[in-house]
Amino acid sequence: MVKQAIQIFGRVKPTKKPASVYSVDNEEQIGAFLEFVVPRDLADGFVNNKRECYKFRFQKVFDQAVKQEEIFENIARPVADSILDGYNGTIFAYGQTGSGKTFTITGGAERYSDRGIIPRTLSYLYERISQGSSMVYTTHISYLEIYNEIGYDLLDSCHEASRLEDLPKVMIMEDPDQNIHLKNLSLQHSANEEEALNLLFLGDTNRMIAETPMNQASTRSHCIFTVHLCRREQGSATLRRSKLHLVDLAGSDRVSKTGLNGQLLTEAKYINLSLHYLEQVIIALSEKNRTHIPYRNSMLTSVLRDSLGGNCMTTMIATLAVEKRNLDESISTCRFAQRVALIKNEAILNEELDPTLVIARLKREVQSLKEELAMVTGEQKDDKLTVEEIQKLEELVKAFLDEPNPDVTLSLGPDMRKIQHCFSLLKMVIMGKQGQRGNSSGDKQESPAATVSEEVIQNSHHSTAEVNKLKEMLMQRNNEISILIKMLKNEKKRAQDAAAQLAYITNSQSPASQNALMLSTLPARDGNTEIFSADPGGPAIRYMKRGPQLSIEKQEAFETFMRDHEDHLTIEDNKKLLKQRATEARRLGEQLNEARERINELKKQLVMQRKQRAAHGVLGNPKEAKEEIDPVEENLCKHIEQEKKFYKTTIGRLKVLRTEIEHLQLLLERAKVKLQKDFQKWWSQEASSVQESELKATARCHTGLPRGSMQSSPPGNPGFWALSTTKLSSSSIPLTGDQQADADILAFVRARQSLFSRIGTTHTHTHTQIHMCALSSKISHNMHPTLLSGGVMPYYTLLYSKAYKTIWPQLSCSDLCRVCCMLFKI
Ligand SMILES: Nc1ncnc2c1ncn2[C@@H]1O[C@H](COP(=O)(O)OP(=O)(O)OP(=O)(O)O)[C@@H](O)[C@H]1O
Repeated sequence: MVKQAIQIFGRVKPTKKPASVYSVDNEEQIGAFLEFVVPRDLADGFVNNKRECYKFRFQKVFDQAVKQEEIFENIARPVADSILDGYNGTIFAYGQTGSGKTFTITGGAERYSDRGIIPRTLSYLYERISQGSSMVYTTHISYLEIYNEIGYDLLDSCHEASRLEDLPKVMIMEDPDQNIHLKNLSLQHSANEEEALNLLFLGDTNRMIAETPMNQASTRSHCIFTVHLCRREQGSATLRRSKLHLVDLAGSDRVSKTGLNGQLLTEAKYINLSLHYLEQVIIALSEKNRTHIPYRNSMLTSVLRDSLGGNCMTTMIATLAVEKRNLDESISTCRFAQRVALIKNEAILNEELDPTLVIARLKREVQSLKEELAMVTGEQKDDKLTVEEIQKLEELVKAFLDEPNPDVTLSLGPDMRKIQHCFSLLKMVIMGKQGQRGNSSGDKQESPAATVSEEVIQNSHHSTAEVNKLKEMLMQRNNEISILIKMLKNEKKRAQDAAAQLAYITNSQSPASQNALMLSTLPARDGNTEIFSADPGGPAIRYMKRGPQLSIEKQEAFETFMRDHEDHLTIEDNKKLLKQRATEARRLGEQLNEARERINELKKQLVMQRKQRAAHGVLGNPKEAKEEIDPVEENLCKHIEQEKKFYKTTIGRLKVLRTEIEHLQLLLERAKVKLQKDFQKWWSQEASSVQESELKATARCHTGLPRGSMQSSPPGNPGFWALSTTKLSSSSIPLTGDQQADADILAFVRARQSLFSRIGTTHTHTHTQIHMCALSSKISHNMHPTLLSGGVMPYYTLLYSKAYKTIWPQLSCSDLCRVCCMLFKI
């Protein structure tokens, strides 16, 4: 049992401006001190006794510049080590909204180097698991989200979650021993790092998709990612089970500070309530002589029961934002951490017997008891002994007689047939001995064991010693050859695997998949339907592959939207990095192939050499041939070893590259989902605003407003008129000189022309004619409703406003709107 207080660490989030209100003093022996200096506010009055200095002690405080790698090494690696040994562990992040909890636990969504504790711990655990040769590990993953006191299973891939409520609800059950069980929370088996990461991304994607502007669940929910590990030593019946909870708590902001109302206030109350209950549990645990700990008050404390004061090694990370406006919250986070540090946990090794092995042992026992009973009651077996059983009995008798110790017994079990057979064997030995004595009374007296040995040998082998020797040698050579063939087969399989990996990586670089992978043609999420063409094969990706393609207009609009999105640069950077890594992987794959061929060639030579030596051995002096060291063979072995070493290092590097490539692909996938969500939001807003102005325009037309009111010329822009006339040619279009803007303008003009032709107008009409004709056809016959509902309008409006914003930056939004209305309310 390991008795240990909960470890507390502090992490300061980087600030834009240098912050002078705090200082960090990390000391090796006594821990670290974090000090806040809050100057007195003169507005609080002349007499002001408010404290100015607040000092808190942590195990270690990580200042702004500390990287994710260091956080993992200091906080998560020791916990991961104890998980592998069989202890439970928990790491939880606590702090106000935006202080870096998710960044610390899961990591940033943009760069590979920003990976947080979860992906790094998974990587470390699987690396260690693959190294432990005598241990067999099984890993399962679960991912739970608690929102407004209700638990949701984030790893559900069966339902399409467009709302959090679509995910399966998780219920808490308690058994008579007060153990907590989570009903409906799926435990997904993950055999390797790749599968575990896919599960993490599936959970995060479910979390993101279920989120709406009114339900920013990610900041207002608690998330618990759990790795369940089961370890068994080969051949042993004892199992060790351990759990690692990695917890991202909701923001700890006080309700009064948030100034919320309505639905958000309800949520804030729930968060405050569950964090309040967490605090109560912690206070109760830190007080001596408290018998009742109020775990059952909330779902969070029930789930984390073991982590708080129970059988677990627990670590807390207090995330701190040190801007002046956040100081109160940061100080209260530190106070919370100080109380947490008083809790003592008692972690024990969670050992149990493997039920399958126990059953097998009990079955054997039952069988032997049955046999014993049969002997006692006289119900004996009457079928004959098999050849194998007879052979085994002969060996037992021989060993019994050879043993010089007189106390040794012959253990045969309760089977009378076996006992009788052994007696007859012994009788034969004694009779044989007497006969020999009668034949040669002058001979030396032999031991009974020697007689049996002789008899056994004489009865079973009549061939000459030389034939035996040759047979033995032949068998030895056969064995050698079959071992070599096995080795060759293994190598071939490994090489095929490497080639398959390489082909996968190479394929993901093919133009088609690159397009899909690198988001170059990816309009996808359209209400409930999506299309994705990248196929890394993980559940997160499979989950998203469904639904038909979007309209061309919407696709084009998506591309334009994507170009200006805030994440565009990051996506481009990741694409570039992915390309570099894929090129490197390809190069390594080629090197691997070459190395494999060299190894195969060397092995062929080695086999030949050995065959030759074996043949020499048979013909010449076999003993000499065996003992003498062949320099050619030695040299070949040395070369093979060198090549194998190179092969192993290259494979190692390729494995690391593969992990990085998969992570980058998943980051791009996630960016893609986010882009689609943002685009969908913008698209619906745009469509409804266009519809609204359309209705207004129709109303104006019906009430007989003069057309001139819609055709007022934009301030001082003759170019506008060139565009709004129907005789359009690229020479009559004012271009900006900027390649992108000009392409947009021309695309817009082409689209507009096609729009005209779709509503049955020719380019020779005057503007008013087109206007009247289209307007009347749309209003009176309702001929082209798709122009509005199909989303053509928002796309053109977007192109138009983007293009003309470039030319006339001074043009206000309302001017642009009027221009758009005029052009499209035709
Ligand atoms: N140590 C850090 N280094 C760089 N960026 C950081 C760091 N910590 C946080 N950030 C950035 O700050 C922003 C907010 O962080 P994050 O989402 O992790 O906060 P949070 O505490 O989880 O908030 P919430 O309670 O809303 O979930 C993110 O954009 C994140 O990338």
